Parts: sequence; C-alpha cells; structure tokens
Amino acid sequence: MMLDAHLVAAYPPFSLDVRLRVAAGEVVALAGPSGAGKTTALRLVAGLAAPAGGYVLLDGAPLYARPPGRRSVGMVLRDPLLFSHLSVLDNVAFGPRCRGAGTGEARRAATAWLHDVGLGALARARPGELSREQAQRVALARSLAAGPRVLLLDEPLAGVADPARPELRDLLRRHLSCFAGPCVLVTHDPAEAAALADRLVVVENGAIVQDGTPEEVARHPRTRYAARLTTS
Ligand SMILES: Nc1ncnc2c1ncn2[C@@H]1O[C@H](COP(=O)(O)OP(=O)(O)OP(=O)(O)O)[C@@H](O)[C@H]1O
Repeated sequence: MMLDAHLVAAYPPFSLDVRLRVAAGEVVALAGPSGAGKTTALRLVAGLAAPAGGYVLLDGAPLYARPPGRRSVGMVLRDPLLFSHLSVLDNVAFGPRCRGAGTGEARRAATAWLHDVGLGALARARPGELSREQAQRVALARSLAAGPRVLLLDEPLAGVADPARPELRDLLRRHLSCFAGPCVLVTHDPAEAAALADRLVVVENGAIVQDGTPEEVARHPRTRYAARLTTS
C-alpha cells in the first residue's frame, strides 16, 4: 500500500506545493514551524481541504474517488473529538460498526483495542470523565479499530499535560510501528518527530526543504529549523 500525493493549496498569499510518498508500514513526520502548511497538507491527504491541483493516490487509485465513508483513512487530531453521549467502549466500537459489524462483534473488537491502549478499565466511562491523555488513547483506539488503510495524525500530543506525554508518546510509537499502511504525522515538536517517525519531511513556507531519516537530518540540517529538529 503506497500513498503517493501531490498536495497543492492556494490561500493567498500562502500557497502549498508538496510531493509526498509514503510506503506501507512507513511513518513520515511532516515537521515545520507554525504556519508552514503541515496541517493543510494533512487535510489535503484526508480530503478535508479543497485542493488547488495535484492528486492523492493510494496504490495508484485516487483516494477521493471513493465516497468519504469508504476511504478507510484513520485520523487522530489535536482534539480527540469523542462522542460525548457514548461510553468509551461505544466510541471505539463506532469504527467497526461503520464497517458493518454487528453490535456484539463491534464491542468485542473495541474491548480488545481498549486493552491494547491500556484503558480496559474505563470501557464504561464517558468521555467527560477522561483526562486529555486518556481521551487521545481512545481516539487512537477508535481510529485503529476501524481498520484504516492510511493513518493520519495531527499533533496528537497537543494539549496533553507534560507528565503524561512520555507514556502517550511510547504508546503512539508502539502502535504506529505496528501499523501496516502508510502513516503521516504532523508535529512541530522536534522530540516527537524524531521519536515517532522513520522519515522527516521538513516543510517551510508551503514547500519541502528537507526529506530524510532523523539521523540524516541531524547530520546535515539544511535550514535553521531543521537544525533545531534534532538538537533539542
Ligand atoms: N481554509 C483556509 N483559508 C485560508 N487560509 C488558510 C486556510 N487553511 C490554512 N490557511 C493558511 O495556510 C497557512 C498554513 O497553515 P497550516 O495550519 O497548514 O500551517 P501549520 O504548519 O499546520 O501550522 P500550525 O502548526 O500553526 O497549525 C497559514 O497561513 C493559514 O493561515
């Protein structure tokens, strides 16, 4: 499963033009300063922003040609966006339900995913009772439970209190490294990018300024921002 995208956006005076190829099982971090266009790029991959050109292909087939419910794109955003009226279990079961699973089967799958993200004991809780870090774990479980072909994450550690961050980062690393499809992560946090990604794509002013493994970028950073990525 290969993601091959040419991401083009025009929000004058800002414009974005980024070529992105992500292989199956590869985790790519779009890193860059605030306003560089990272979120716009991710939203274009997801079909959430209107492109001004370009394409998004998954194994050579246009992703947007599928109806939104059948694109199999999993997302974890800054805001966990859980359904507040549903239990934690039913939030996670929502993914398998959308794919046609019956209630029992969806809940069994959701229970297994909740255990995987360390929240088995909170299955009956409501989202309002969770910390931000726990809510992000639920959001991750909900995305993965839907069996996505592509996984997209936008600043998944944003808003998580400092003491809880390392554990959530480890959890993300474990799950992202097991994910079979292409995975794209947006972050402005250098430590997060280096810890989670196989490859860094550094974006500044709407264009790629560097593309390489964290080690390659550390050895030969091409911009001041890229240098910061691996020295902090
Ligand atoms: N829908 C939109 N309409 C107009 N301008 C937009 C729109 N979406 C994004 N932009 C502009 O595109 C530029 C890039 O924004 P984007 O959010 O993609 O950057 P970013 O790298 O993700 O930064 P941050 O980390 O601060 O979110 C900004 O100048 C923003 O104002």
